[in-house]
Amino acid sequence: MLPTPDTSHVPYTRVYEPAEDSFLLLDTLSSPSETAFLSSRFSTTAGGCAPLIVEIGPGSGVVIAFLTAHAQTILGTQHVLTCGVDVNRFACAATGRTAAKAVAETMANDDGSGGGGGAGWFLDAVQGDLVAPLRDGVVDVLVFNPPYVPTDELPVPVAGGAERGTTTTFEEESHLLALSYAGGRDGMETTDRLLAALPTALSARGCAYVLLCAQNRPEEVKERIRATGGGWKAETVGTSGKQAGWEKLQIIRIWRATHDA
Ligand SMILES: C[S@@+](CC[C@H](N)C(=O)[O-])C[C@H]1O[C@@H](n2cnc3c(N)ncnc32)[C@H](O)[C@@H]1O
Repeated sequence: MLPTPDTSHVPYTRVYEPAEDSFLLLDTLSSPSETAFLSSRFSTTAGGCAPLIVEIGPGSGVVIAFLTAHAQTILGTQHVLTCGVDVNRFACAATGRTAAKAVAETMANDDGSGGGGGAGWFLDAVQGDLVAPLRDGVVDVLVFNPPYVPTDELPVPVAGGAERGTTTTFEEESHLLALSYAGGRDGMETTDRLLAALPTALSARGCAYVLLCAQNRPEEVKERIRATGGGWKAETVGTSGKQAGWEKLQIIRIWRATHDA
């Protein structure tokens, strides 16, 4: 089992603490089926330039740090660039530190071949909304553990003002944490915006991993993606919390069939 990145420095009063959903992503992305899928698209033998991996909403950074530190094992190449985009500026700062620590740990375990132990290159985490800070068509692997809990209202990120400083009040911290879980109608308001942006954000060989909970109606979500045409596929590739025949959480992989071998 690959080591989980250390997040002991993360201020959990302001940033989402890794939980069952985060660990489901780590297990799924490092599973034999997904390492085989990713390596077939992105390993050095698969050709092409270094893949760009983007996590939307990295929170503590545990997932993107894991992907960066174990790039060789998961993607079949360490020539990988990674970054994150989060609405929460404290999450961006935490992610940078988590990634640096995880990469340093991998490099410390290098076998002396000078390959850095198989770690990729973490670029940065920037404050922003979904894929807005990115150029079109550049993302090779997109990962999103969204705010997925159904809620009456969707918290609105405050631009500037109170969300710019380094100190926070209790109300601001509650607001930052609400941004990490509150998903609005069916828990899908933010996820639906991301799904709509995927065809523009992903590269031709790009794929996305998105976490859904049972209340998000994952079967309908997958059908909707397949029905858009253009060769889009959507399959469940990881599950957890099996209760009475239905999965509480699942990871769906979304990709274009046109690039399948
Ligand atoms: C459920 S947490 C997941 C955190 C981390 N990826 C994990 O798995 O532990 C959701 C994250 O998405 C961020 N987020 C919410 N809405 C967003 C948006 N519109 N754009 C970017 N990030 C967003 C939150 O700030 C939070 O860090």
